[in-house]
Amino acid sequence: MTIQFLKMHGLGNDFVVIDARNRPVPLTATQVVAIGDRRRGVGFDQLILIEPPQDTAADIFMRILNPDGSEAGACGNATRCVASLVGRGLVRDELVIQTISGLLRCWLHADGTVTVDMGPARLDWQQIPVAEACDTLHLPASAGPLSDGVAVNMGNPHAVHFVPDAEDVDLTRWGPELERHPFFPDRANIEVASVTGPSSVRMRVWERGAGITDACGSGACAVGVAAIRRGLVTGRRVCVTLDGGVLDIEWREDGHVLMTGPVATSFAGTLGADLLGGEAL
Ligand SMILES: N[C@@H](CCC[C@H](N)C(=O)O)C(=O)O
Repeated sequence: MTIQFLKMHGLGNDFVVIDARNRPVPLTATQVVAIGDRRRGVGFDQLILIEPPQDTAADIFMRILNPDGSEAGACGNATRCVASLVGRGLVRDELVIQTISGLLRCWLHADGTVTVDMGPARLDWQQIPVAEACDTLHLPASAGPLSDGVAVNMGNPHAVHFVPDAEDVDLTRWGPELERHPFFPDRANIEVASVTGPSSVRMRVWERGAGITDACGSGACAVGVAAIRRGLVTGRRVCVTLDGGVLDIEWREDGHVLMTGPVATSFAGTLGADLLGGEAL
């Protein structure tokens, strides 16, 4: 059996998107890892399964899988891509996407960009989660030059580290060590960020289960929230520059985080039996 997919990306954060609304696609972790192989498979930062929603308030359910086969609770860039894809078939310009972390409201704009309400930033230590009670504005866990992080859960765990120059940090060296630090029982996405203006921040990311990526939407939300919590920017709106481009982040007074940015479709393809290990789906 073969599986049709679309390759999409948000700021170079790339996704294999499979529409499983009419036919279940029960991929094993081994198959996910094989599809994610950038030489022998397709390659992706996340594999996205669009499934029927369990919640009647939602238009679709979105499952998020990392290239190491693990499942994630949030993916901001993929949420924009999926909203734009599913939204093409609707007359309205607003839709609701269900994830394992909750319902996300999305708005499609005339210029092709999409805004997602990523839900409330969760800031208590149990919500991140971290291993022991602490002030999530000053984390005790460190690795090399990365210390004094700010933890934010955006449906997935993030640890943001403000540094003088985000370009200078060897993320390949320190990212994996902090991702798997015992202080983060569910592992964590690791961000480095430097303030570049009164309401702008440059960030780079080591994604849990994926490694360095060009962009991370939930990471940009976490960086925006962390910068506001630390008083490093003015107001509640932050322009976040990632390797792949710019996201507009707003942390509303009610705690919800809005993220706006572009989406793109690269190509359509078919996953064949060789790649899927000959397993029937
Ligand atoms: N690329 C994403 C985040 C994907 C999930 C992350 N790797 C995790 O395991 O939490 C985004 O745009 O938010």
